[in-house]
Amino acid sequence: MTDLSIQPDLRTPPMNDARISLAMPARAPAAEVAPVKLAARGLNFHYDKFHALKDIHLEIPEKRVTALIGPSGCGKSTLLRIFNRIYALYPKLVASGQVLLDGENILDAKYPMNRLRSKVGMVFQKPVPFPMTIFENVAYGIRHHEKLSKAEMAVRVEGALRQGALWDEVKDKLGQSALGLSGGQQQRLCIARAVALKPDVLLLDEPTSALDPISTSRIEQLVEELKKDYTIAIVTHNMQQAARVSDFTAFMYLGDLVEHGPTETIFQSPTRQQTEDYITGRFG
Ligand SMILES: Nc1ncnc2c1ncn2[C@@H]1O[C@H](COP(=O)(O)OP(=O)(O)OP(=O)(O)O)[C@@H](O)[C@H]1O
Repeated sequence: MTDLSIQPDLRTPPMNDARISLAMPARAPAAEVAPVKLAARGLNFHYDKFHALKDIHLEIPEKRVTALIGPSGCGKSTLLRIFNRIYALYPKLVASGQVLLDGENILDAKYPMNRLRSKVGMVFQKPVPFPMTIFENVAYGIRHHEKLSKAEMAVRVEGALRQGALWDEVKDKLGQSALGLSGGQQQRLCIARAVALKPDVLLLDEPTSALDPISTSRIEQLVEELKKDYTIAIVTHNMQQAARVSDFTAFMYLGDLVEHGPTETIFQSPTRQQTEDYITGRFG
C-alpha cells in the first residue's frame, strides 16, 4: 500500500507540516468510464533531432478531467500542445502516429485548423489577456468563427464569463481594460475566452502555477464545474491538485507515458515503481 502522505509541491509552500496528506475526493466507479474523446495512438514527436515523446498511447475520456503529471522536461506540455497542433507552426517539429479527436486524426494535414481551433481550447500557465476591454477579450475569438448580432454577442459573452466564474466580478466594468484584473481574474478570463468558442476539449497547461492559493482554489472549483460540459486535460506539478481535480492521471517520464489510469489507482496503488517514487516525492 502506498504511503498517502506526499511531499508538497515546491511551488506551494506547506502551511505547517513538511508532508501533506492527500485527500482523495469520492470518484465515479471505474465502470462508469466515459467514451473516449481524444486518443493518442503510437504518437512520437521530435524537436528536430530530440525525441520528446516516445510511442505514446493515451485515451482521454469525454467530460472527465485527465491530469498529466511527471518531472520537469518529461513532455507534458509538448503532449498538450500536440493536442491542438501548435507545433505545426514550426517547420522542424515533427509528429507521427495519430491523435484522434472524435475518431478523426487531427495530425492529418487535411484536418482543418479552423475546426481544430474551435473544438480544442487552450489556457496557458501565465494568463495572457489581450490588451483590450474585458468584453472584447471574450468577443474577439467568437468573431473569427461566427457572425453574431450585437445582442447575441452580449448573451454569448455573458454566458462565457459566467462559465469562467467571473461574471459577478466584472459585469459592471465590461468596458474596462482586462489588464486591470488581478492574476486570478485574468486566468478565469482566459478560461472564459476559451469556453466562449464552445470547444469540446479544454487543455489547461499549469493554469494555477502563477496564482495564489485562493485563486488556485477558485480555478479548481471551476474545473470541477466545467467538466460537466467539457473534456479537460490539465498539466500540473502539484500532486494535491491532480488528486483533487482529476478523474484520470497519466504519469510521464523522459518522453514515455509510464502509467495511466483512474486517479485513485495511480495515487493509491500504482503498478510502476517510477510512478510511486514520483507521487511520493522521492524524485522529480
Ligand atoms: N522548442 C523546443 N525546442 C527543443 N526542445 C524543446 C522545446 N520545447 C521543449 N523541448 C524539450 O522537450 C522536452 C519536453 O519539454 P516539455 O516542455 O514538454 O516538458 P514538461 O514536462 O512540460 O516540463 P515542465 O514541467 O518543466 O514544463 C524537454 O527536454 C525540453 O527541453
